[in-house]
Amino acid sequence: MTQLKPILSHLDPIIPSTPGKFKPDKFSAYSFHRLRFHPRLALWSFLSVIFILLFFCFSPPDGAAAAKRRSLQTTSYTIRVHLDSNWEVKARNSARPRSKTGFSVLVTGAAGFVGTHVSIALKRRGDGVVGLDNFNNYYDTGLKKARKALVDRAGVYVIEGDINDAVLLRNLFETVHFTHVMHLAAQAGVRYAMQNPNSYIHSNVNGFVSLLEACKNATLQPSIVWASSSSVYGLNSKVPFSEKDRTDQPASLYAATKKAGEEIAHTYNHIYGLSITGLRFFTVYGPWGRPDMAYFFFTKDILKGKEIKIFEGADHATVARDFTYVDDVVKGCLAALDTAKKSTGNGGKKKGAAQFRIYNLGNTSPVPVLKLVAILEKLLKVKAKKKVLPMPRNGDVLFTHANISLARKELGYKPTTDLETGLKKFVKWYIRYYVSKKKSAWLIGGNESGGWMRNGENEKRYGPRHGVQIISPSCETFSESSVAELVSAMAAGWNATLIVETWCQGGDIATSIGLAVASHHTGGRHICIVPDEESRSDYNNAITKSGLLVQVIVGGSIEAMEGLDGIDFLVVDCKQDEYERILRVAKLGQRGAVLVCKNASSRDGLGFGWRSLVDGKSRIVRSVFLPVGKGLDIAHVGAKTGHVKGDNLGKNLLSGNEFS
Ligand SMILES: O=C(O)[C@H]1O[C@H](OP(=O)(O)OP(=O)(O)OC[C@H]2O[C@@H](n3ccc(=O)[nH]c3=O)[C@H](O)[C@@H]2O)[C@H](O)[C@@H](O)[C@H]1O
Repeated sequence: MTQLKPILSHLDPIIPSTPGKFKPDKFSAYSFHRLRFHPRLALWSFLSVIFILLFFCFSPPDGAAAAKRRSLQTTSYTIRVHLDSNWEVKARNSARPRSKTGFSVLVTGAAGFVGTHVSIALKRRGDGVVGLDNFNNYYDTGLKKARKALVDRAGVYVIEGDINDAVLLRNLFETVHFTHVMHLAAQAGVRYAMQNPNSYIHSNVNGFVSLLEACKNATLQPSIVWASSSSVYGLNSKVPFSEKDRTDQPASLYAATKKAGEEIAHTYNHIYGLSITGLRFFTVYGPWGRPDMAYFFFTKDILKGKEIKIFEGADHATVARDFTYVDDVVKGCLAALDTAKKSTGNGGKKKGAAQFRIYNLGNTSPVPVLKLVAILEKLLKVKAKKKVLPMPRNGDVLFTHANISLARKELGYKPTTDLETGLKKFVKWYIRYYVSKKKSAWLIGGNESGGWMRNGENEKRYGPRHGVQIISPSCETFSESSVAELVSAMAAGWNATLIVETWCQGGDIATSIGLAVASHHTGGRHICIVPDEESRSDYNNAITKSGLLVQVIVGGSIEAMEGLDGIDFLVVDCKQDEYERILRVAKLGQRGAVLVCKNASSRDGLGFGWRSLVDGKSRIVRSVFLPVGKGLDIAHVGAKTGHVKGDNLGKNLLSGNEFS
């Protein structure tokens, strides 16, 4: 295990760079100003300070308290940055190129969408790379960590740190001599700027300046390539957009901060001799993309059967984007690094004029958003529920279209991926990452002869005999499904956020553990409703060994459910005549969730009927698997051969690390 060493560094007092869902701090300049003019507030503040000082004076001087104190003392003006204890060695190793002519590149935003792809591409061709990323929660940090795992595997060391952290940057530049900086860390997204304007200033302006300061102060200044944006063209109506066109009419704060970045870059180039290249990216898309972008959340919502909003201009004008595939953009980034001249300055002193460039990196073929949706429908084989709306005044522009002649001439940039080809690759990745991976990564099941789990192509079996056969390797059909197996598979496919099981009148512990594991792996919650205290302790004993967090509620299934919210997935063990009531209480219909029911008679060894609420037809099945997007509302499921003794399967499931 790597040892973590906390480094306290002096940062902007308010927020980390690209703070994502950051809400403005109460202790802003404005409130501070107010504080000074309110004698009562000032008195309270003074008393609080005295109280805190007294508290520390009389606290026992143990290590934990001391650590706490350190962080308390620094909360307003510093943040903690965790670095591995031997981070310098790791950074130096990671930055070392394979050959003498290779580069040493610092990639900021290395766990971001483009940053991941660029870091891997650089490392693969033999350059040395160190990544920097603050892993903020603007969108799912799980996706950022998964990207980091990819980057790690490519041999790139990624530091968890912030571009606003001047001390960290200084240490980093003193530790490694970077020949180049690929600056991709930014607060992205056009529409989010209306919700959180400060985060754009903080990352795209302050953070950029902080990075340029570190570059300028370096003894051997690196050459800088950084991501500007097509959005700088703003309300420009001359098409295609050329680098010579005006960029003084930004339509969003995001665009304004990117434009500010271009001006700031010019200043650093002019005063300090930094070699700087700005790349105007045009709506970059592809595998490992950003969930806040339309193509990404359209895919998610189409698969979920959720309505998507498609914007149009005045008089039904088409909204279009010059969507650019990530691999093409990566080639442009690498070409910009390859053609960048050296900075001329040294330790903050300019020694001569340095290179300053700006290029469009687009695809040169704008595609209407409606066409994008049509391609997604075709690839996903699902019809989208579309709602066409007038474009809200939220920073969006009607169209973008890149003229790439300059990049073609000077960088040899030549995009080769059309939207359909690129989206095909994206959808393939999306299904693998969000749907199939989970579906096949862990499926658990069992019958009276034992239990099993399946992880990709590997299958582990437990128990003296193995009565379960898997018919399809894609796990779409099973011979003798237990409810645990079935629900686990379903939960994985549905990416459920909450799983509720009612376990009335002595349900099966194996089933419950199956559900708990399923919810754990889907990032969901598992709640077990048990009839009495004895059942609660039986259940707790079995489940605590797994280290899973499970909430156990004692009570009747219907009553217990009244207090629950956000149910994606429900398993009930109840009588048939209770279904409707339970459905009503759980309000499942509104969420398009699935209700799986079993009851005592499902253990009688016969096939069991289930009725689809969609087509109203009854069918007899022994086992079912309900894939994503089939719109099934009720599955009434029974297992042919009964259940494993909870203890056996439970022990097996809990014994190893298979589920980690
Ligand atoms: O080139 C850039 O510099 C920027 O590209 C990207 O911005 P955009 O081109 O606006 O992409 P994106 O949000 O995917 O919307 C795509 C289209 O869908 C339309 N759109 C959007 C949402 C919706 O609900 N409905 C809809 O029709 C919408 O009207 C638009 O026409 C990056 O996010 C940004 O960080 C920056 O890099």
